[in-house]
Amino acid sequence: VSQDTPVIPADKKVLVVYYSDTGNTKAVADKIAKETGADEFRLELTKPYTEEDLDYNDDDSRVSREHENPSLRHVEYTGDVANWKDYDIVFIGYPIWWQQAAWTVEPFVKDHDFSGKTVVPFATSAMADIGDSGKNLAFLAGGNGKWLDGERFSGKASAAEVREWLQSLSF
Ligand SMILES: Cc1cc2nc3c(=O)[nH]c(=O)nc-3n(C[C@H](O)[C@H](O)[C@H](O)COP(=O)(O)O)c2cc1C
Repeated sequence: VSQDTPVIPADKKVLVVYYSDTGNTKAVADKIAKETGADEFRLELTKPYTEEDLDYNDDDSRVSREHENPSLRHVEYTGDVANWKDYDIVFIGYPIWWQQAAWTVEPFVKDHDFSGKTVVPFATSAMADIGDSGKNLAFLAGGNGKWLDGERFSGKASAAEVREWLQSLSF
């Protein structure tokens, strides 16, 4: 497919929402936004995870304890998407944590009405596939919205790889 083939119908308004600690998901989100002309919203937390917090090799780190005990998760994001209702297509991106979407995206998914929108999950991981992470978020969204099968990328995914994926989607 030619590089000039538009990946999104011209009349659709596109948003990329993502969460990223170490920049991998951000790198893919930026490529999606560039290819599609989307607006971006980065989920930032009131209590961000430090490098130490994210040490999953340490059973006592914040992320390990919260993984073990979901009641310890107190995730609050700052700000919000302006004009949410205007978007037709929403990409939602996250790192894979323990084979699932980082739980840091869950409050955003619960808080927003995806009715009438096409939703496209994407993830980055060290090696895990996207698995059922997108389906689980669709469930959290109360089944609202048309959730496409998602895609997993490495943090080093090229623009060409991202473009090829985008061109394979039907909105
Ligand atoms: C708490 C935690 C759990 C993770 N669990 C997995 C996993 O189960 N499988 C995997 O392939 N990668 C796992 N990773 C690696 C991340 O998915 C990967 O580094 C991701 O690209 C990070 O995205 P970010 O740079 O946008 O934060 C984990 C990373 C963290 C911090």
